[in-house]
Amino acid sequence: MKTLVLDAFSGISGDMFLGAMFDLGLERDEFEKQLSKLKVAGYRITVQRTARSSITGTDFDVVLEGNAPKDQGFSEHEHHHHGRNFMMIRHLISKSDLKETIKKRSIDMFEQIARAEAKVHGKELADIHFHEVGALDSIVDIVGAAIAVEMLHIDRCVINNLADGVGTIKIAHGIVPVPVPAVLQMQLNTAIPIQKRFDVHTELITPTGMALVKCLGNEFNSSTATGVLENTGYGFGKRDTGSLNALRASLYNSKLSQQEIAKTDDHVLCLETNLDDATGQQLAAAIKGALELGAKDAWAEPIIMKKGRPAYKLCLLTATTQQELFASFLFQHTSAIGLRVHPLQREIMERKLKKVKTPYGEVGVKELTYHGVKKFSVEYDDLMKCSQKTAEEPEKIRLAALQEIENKGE
Ligand SMILES: O=C([S-])c1cc(C(=O)S)c[n+]([C@@H]2O[C@H](COP(=O)(O)O)[C@@H](O)[C@H]2O)c1
Ligand code: NI
Repeated sequence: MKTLVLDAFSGISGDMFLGAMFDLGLERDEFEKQLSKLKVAGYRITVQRTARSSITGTDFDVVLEGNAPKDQGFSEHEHHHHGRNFMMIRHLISKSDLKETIKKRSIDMFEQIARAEAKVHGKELADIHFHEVGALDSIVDIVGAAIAVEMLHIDRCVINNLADGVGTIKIAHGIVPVPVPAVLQMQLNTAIPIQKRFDVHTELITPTGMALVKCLGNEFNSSTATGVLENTGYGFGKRDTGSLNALRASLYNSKLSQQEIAKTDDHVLCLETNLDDATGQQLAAAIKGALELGAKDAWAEPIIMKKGRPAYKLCLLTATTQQELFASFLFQHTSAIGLRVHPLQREIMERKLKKVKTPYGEVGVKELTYHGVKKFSVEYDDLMKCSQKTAEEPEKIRLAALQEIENKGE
């Protein structure tokens, strides 16, 4: 499972988010190919690696053809009815060839902004229009963000230190307070924490940035992201804030962490709950879901409960920092209304991963060591793949891999 952690100490905008995603390694050609599925013209994107305050990061921008001004955003005024309203944009996205998950996420974000603008300006949703140019910029930022989340395989997003400036700024409406009205409107009825940066007298969170926060953020000010930190990146903002104006993004992979283990004593939690009304299908789905979320192990044990009911005890092994994450998971995905938490100490073998070439193909091998004990375990899935390709018995391929390791004297 991949968790994106956003350090939003200098706020967030559409450009900052996409800059950070490109800095994390988002592949530009594929991104543009996906974006072209919308079939809208009149823009190009720029993606530039650059340095600010001696920190390298990425500047992302949408350049509109014909030098049209970009700062117009939504309009509530009648004379802007030549622009696109939310329904038109929803239609544009729905009829495209983009993946359903990208379409849904993009439309959710547009709806957040449109509803907030409608409320702020006291208008109906249908009367909130984008100027032609503002629409293009927002479409690229918002649909682009949804494409980036999909392309980077992000499953979960933690947002830390979300901050906005103070004071007032001048926008198309005139002088407005920071957070700008649409941002504050989107915060309404949520527990999303926004810190005030009293040292910054301008806007740090734009309406597009806040829509991203609402639609992507699963947790706030949380240290539950675990796993291998695969990459970090910085997306720069356009405003001069007097300090580093960047959104930092970090990508954690919890699957990888279970493969390589470099110590033999380990503290974990066991979360368990007794279920007398779960079907085999529901239990299997809960076990699969917990493993995908990054549980170290998950299983079910048959038990006899009170009133002589045959039932199952569902058990999850998790990192000690993940009690709340997996408790929420169990309450959401099973009928459990309570669970037990046991701190456990484990003895585990150190694991190192290797790739070994055999006459039947390459297989992954775990080298396992523990205080002078050493053994090897060949990845079963790799054995099956090689077996299918060569019609050789998996056991013969396993022995060939072990022989190869012995030949190399490892
Ligand atoms: O154009 C409109 S209606 C508009 C409304 C608001 C409100 O908060 S209401 C804010 N803005 C400003 O436009 C720029 C662009 O924002 P994006 O989210 O499109 O990047 C930004 O400065 C907003 O504060 C415009
Ligand atoms: Ni507005």
